[in-house]
Amino acid sequence: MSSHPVFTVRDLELKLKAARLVDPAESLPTPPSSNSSGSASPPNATYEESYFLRSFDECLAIYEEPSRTKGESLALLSDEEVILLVDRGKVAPYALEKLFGMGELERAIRIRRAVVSRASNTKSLENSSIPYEDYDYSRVLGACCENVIGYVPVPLGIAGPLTIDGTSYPIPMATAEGTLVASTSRGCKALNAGGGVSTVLTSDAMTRGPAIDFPSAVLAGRAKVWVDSEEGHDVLKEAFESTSRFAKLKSLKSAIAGRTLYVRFATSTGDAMGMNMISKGTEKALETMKEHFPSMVVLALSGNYCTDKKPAAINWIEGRGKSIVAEAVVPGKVVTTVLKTTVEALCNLNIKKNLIGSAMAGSIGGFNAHASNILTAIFLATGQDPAQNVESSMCMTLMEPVNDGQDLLMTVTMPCIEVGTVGGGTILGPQQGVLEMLGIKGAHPKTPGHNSQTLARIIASAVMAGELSLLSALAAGHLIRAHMAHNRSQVNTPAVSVPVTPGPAPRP
Ligand SMILES: CC(C)(COP(=O)([O-])OP(=O)([O-])OC[C@H]1O[C@@H](n2cnc3c(N)ncnc32)[C@H](O)[C@@H]1OP(=O)([O-])[O-])[C@@H](O)C(=O)NCCC(=O)NCCSC(=O)C[C@@](C)(O)CC(=O)[O-]
Ligand SMILES: NC(=O)C1=CN([C@@H]2O[C@H](COP(=O)(O)OP(=O)(O)OC[C@H]3O[C@@H](n4cnc5c(N)ncnc54)[C@H](OP(=O)(O)O)[C@@H]3O)[C@@H](O)[C@H]2O)C=CC1
Repeated sequence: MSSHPVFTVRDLELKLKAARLVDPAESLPTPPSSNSSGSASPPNATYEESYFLRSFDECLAIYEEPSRTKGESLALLSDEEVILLVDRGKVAPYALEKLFGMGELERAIRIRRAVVSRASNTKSLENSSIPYEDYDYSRVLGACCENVIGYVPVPLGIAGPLTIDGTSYPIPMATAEGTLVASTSRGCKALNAGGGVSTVLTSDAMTRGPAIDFPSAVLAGRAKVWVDSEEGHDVLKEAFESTSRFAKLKSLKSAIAGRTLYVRFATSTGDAMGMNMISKGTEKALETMKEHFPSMVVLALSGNYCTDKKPAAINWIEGRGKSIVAEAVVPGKVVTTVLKTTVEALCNLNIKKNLIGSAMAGSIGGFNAHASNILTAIFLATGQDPAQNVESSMCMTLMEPVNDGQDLLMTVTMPCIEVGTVGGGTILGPQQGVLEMLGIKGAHPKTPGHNSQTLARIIASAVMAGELSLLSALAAGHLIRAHMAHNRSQVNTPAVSVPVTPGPAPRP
């Protein structure tokens, strides 16, 4: 039996409410016969004892017992007792998974949800519509996200299939924008009617561009000459490639601003999108370069000369990741029957909107209608880094009449599709399932890079389908009609949520 003073039920209820361990509006529920964590409740425990929290000092002593691992100690504490340790700063809330160990990941997340709920006056996450159960967190830990409280499901639709380079692919799209899948499907139908899409891969090179300071512009200039020389290239290449089985240095591009040198390392990265890989290789190459230029100072591994996750002309001009051109001919009859417009109207609109309109707006790489819509939906479905949609969506859509104006020749040129089929979010189960559906899960068994290149080809082709359908809807004046049908919910708008306010002061 515990030696703690025994409270009355009412005392205990007040104590727990004061400590925000139960909802102030609720009464104590019926006590369980034993605690689910196996702690604190002997078989013949009274009502009060079942709910009795050990004191902070007792919990700490259990937690810090040196003969046990932290995971073993935490298993002896109830959820509320762990929360007590978190509240008192003895356990970092973001470290719960690591401390609990692989077998208890869901418990760690359940406890974090309670901590987050109580630290802010938000509606309790414990009864929230944000799901957290039945998810494989072992793939998330140390790879995909920190401080996890659950996951946010996004609807996954299928457009197509679309015939790409002679193979028929379903087009997976994770999106909350109604009409997108319908529109892309219509585009696929029209493209298939003309025999499908052909693609060309013109380049495959991820880039990283560090910023390197020198004491003077003269010394920076000397280093630039060395980097641009055969000798410098060979030294940097050897160092770079020592860090990976798959990363191969393809080119170096250097530029100077004052006494700062920028070097853009361009690398093939096998089936990985490659940003971790190329950053690791670049760091090693710079270490070696410093042996030749001791006065250089690496200001940052990324000097924005890469350019990652930001709009930049260098990406549009030089390419980044996979550079793809996709091409198709759509018969005029299909333009009329499936797309409800004409070849002439489409070509005219494409020039006035995608080319002249974007030029008037001062666009860089935005010579398209909605490439980012299709690309981002496929990125989310296949576990890509969604922030890279910025440059990956750069696209020029071109249309011209062929066969005496009867048919439509269409191309999309996308120089920066940054995708992988290994690494990053591609290791998550559902995203892997989508890659598997496409036949490109993981590393290609014979030709590293083949799977990720196929994904880039699929994306460019699907973008073409989306471009074709939206431009047709705009030309025919059907845009808003479609969105009223597919993109305006009939479900009542939810009530205004309670604003987040600072939570109560930590418990004494
Ligand atoms: C990783 C840190 C924070 C470590 O940084 P650190 O200083 O070693 O961490 P620490 O152990 O001293 O902890 C300091 C605080 O960090 C937080 N913290 C620490 N660990 C965790 C954790 N596991 N989960 C949640 N929070 C954590 C936490 O707030 C903690 O305070 P505490 O609560 O302990 O008093 C640091 O090295 C960092 O911020 N690195 C930068 C990484 C980053 O921002 N990556 C973004 C992706 S890169 C990219 O996508 C774009 C790029 C790079 O290409 C763009 C470009 O071109 O520039
Ligand atoms: N660090 C940064 O600055 C940035 C990081 N990111 C993040 O980087 C992550 C992706 O990094 P990335 O480098 O793509 O992936 P990973 O860091 O997961 O690296 C890929 C790993 O897979 C191995 N591998 C096995 N088979 C293959 C194959 N066929 N082709 C390629 N690699 C293979 C590589 O081997 P080996 O060890 O031999 O190379 C490497 O260990 C994402 O989470 C992204 O969000 C995004 C932007 C910037």
